Amino acid sequence: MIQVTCALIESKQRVLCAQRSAKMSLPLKWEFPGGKLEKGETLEDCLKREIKEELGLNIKILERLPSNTHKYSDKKIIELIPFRCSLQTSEIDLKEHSRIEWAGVSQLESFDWAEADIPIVQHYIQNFK
Ligand SMILES: Nc1nc2c([nH]c(=O)n2[C@@H]2O[C@H](COP(=O)(O)OP(=O)(O)OP(=O)(O)O)[C@@H](O)[C@H]2O)c(=O)[nH]1
Repeated sequence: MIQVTCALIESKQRVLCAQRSAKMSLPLKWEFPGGKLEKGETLEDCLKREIKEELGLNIKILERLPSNTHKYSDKKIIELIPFRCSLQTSEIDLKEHSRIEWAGVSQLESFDWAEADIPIVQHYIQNFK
């Protein structure tokens, strides 16, 4: 099982959503930015590193949310571990994703999410209205 951290970065009642590029796996699906845990790393260090690498942002981690384990059809099993976060810097530099959107809670369901993200989106909508 692959552990993957992801960030629900909040600012002004909106959440940052990122679209995977056409060249990535799960092309053009929407996700929360983050990535795979490396050996010897804490989940928090992993998330901060990935957000810096992918978006050029520094974040503050606020709270861990329930994780979701998902098996993709290629048999890859991931444990997606979400954290609510806030911004420490605000200048975004997209290094991997094709685009980002700052979505209000009511907009979140309209994105074409990566399958593993759907329960996380549902939980967020139910708890942070
Ligand atoms: N960062 C992130 N990854 C997600 C999310 N949902 C989801 O299924 N994933 C999957 O979790 C893995 C994260 O890997 P990564 O971001 O570090 O690296 P990657 O895209 O190169 O992975 P890959 O080698 O599987 O293509 C990918 O397989 C990705 O498809 C999400 O919300 N955020």
